[in-house]
Amino acid sequence: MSTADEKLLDSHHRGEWKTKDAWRALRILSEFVEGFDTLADLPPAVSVFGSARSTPDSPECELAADLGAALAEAGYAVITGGGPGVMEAANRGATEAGGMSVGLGIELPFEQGLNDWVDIGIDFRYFFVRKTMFVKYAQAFVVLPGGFGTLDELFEAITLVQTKKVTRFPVILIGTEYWGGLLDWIKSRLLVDGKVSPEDMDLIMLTDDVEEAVRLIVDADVALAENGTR
Ligand SMILES: C/C(=C\CNc1ncnc2c1ncn2[C@@H]1O[C@H](COP(=O)(O)O)[C@@H](O)[C@H]1O)CO
Repeated sequence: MSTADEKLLDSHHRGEWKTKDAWRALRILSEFVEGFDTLADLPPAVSVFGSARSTPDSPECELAADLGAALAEAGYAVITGGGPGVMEAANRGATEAGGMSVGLGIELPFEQGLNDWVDIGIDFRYFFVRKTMFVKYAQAFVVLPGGFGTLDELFEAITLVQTKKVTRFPVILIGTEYWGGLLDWIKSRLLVDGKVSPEDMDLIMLTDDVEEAVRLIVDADVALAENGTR
C-alpha cells in the first residue's frame, strides 16, 4: 500500500504503476465511501472557503465567524476545509451559534490537523475526493479572501455550474475590495475576448454583507423548492 509521502503523479518505474496504482484506486474508493457515509445525513449545508493563513483578528476571519453564525441561525450546517484561518473562524461561528460544523481536512506535509471547532470531521488524502464532498453536500458556496487553494475551489464550483454538471447553486464572494479586481479582469479580459459568456457573469455574486449572502442562499433554496430551478 502507498504511504502518505507518495504523490499521486509520481511515476518513476513503470512496473510500480501496475501494482501501486491499483491499490491506490481502492484507497480512493474508500475515501469516497467514508465521505458519502459520514455526510449522508447532513442537514442543508453551505461550503465556506478562504485563506488558511488569515490570523484570527483579521477582517476576513471576523466576517467568517459572523457568516458561520448567520448560516447556523438560518438552519444550515457549515462545511469548511477544517483547517486554520478563515476555515477555523467559520467553524467557530457555526459552533458558537449552536449549528453543525463540518471540517473536511486534507493530509498535507505541513498539516496541522482539524481545527477545534469541528463537530464532524473527515481527513482526506486526495483533494479531488474532498472537493466532491464540498459540492455534493452544499446548497451554496461562500468564498472569503484567500490564495491559490481558495481560487481553486472557487473556479471549480463555477465551472461545474457553468457546464451544468451540478444543479445551479449560489457562488457568493464576500469582500468587494478583495475580489473586485478579479471580477473586473474577468469582465474586461475574459468577457471582452469571448472566453466567457455574458450570462456566465451571473454565476458569481459579490457582497460585503454576511446577512445579504445568507439571504441570497435562502432565496435560491426557496426558488429551487418552488420550481425546481434556480
Ligand atoms: C497553510 C497552513 C495550513 C494549511 N492547512 C489546510 N488545511 C485545510 N485546508 C486547506 C489548508 N490549506 C489550504 N486548504 C484548502 O484551500 C483553501 C485555502 O487555501 P489558501 O491557499 O490559503 O487560499 C481552503 O478553503 C481549504 O479548503 C498553515 O497556515
